Amino acid sequence: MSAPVPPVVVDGVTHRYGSKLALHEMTWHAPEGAITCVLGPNGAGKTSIMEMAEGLRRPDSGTIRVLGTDPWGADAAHRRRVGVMLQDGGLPGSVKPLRLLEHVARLYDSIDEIPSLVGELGIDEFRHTSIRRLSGGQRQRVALAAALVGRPDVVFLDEPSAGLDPHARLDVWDLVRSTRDRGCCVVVTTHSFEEADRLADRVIIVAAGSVAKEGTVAEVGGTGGLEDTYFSLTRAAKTTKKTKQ
Ligand SMILES: Nc1ncnc2c1ncn2[C@@H]1O[C@H](COP(=O)(O)OP(=O)(O)OP(=O)(O)O)[C@@H](O)[C@H]1O
Repeated sequence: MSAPVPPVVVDGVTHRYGSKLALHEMTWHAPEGAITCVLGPNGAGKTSIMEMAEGLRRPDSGTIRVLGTDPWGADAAHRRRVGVMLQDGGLPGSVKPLRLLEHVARLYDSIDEIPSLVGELGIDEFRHTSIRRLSGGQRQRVALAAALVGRPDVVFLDEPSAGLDPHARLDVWDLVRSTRDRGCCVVVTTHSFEEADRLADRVIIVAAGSVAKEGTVAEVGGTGGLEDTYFSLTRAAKTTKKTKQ
């Protein structure tokens, strides 16, 4: 029997912004029921590839398949199966968190999920404060809840715990794990080794628009650990890039 096709497959993706080569034949995949953490320095291409997998941007060449579909121009039925948490949240400032989440939940016919999401992420205490008056970390939690409404099959989370206090980070990690445990394919970008270490079933280190190394935390970290591997791979990529320029 052949292995199942992973829900997210990125194959040979190249992309330029003008003369800037942002992604160079990037290839990776993210399996079902697993957390895949994408690590890489600023400008490595993480947001670009996530936006392409979310259908917000089209690669110059190469293919991306999410749940077997090209996300660019995918229909509403596909989009309902994919949850997205953007880096800046993209939330409407004048709306109150509970109102927003109930609105999103009605689109998915899943209003029953809201009490547990609100409880697990500690949104209860600020549910009636307008989003523009929330702290960055509180907004982050609302954005995560919005991404998880509707129990998507795939979720893309861009730095989900950045700026959160230690308690909130644990809550977010618990929720991300329970999302994985119900079979969801979770893709997380992060700059935190601790986050990757604690969450990841698979790690992908990207550097200068390509995959430098991928595998389990143990495979990628080897004997020196994740942090050492990251620094040696990303330093090497920076040196190569400087030499090319
Ligand atoms: N809209 C754009 N126009 C021009 N260049 C862009 C654009 N978006 C990204 N880039 C460039 O493409 C490269 C990859 O950027 P990208 O945002 O994907 O990196 P990243 O790994 O997400 O970085 P960060 O960790 O800072 O979020 C960078 O050199 C960036 O300057």
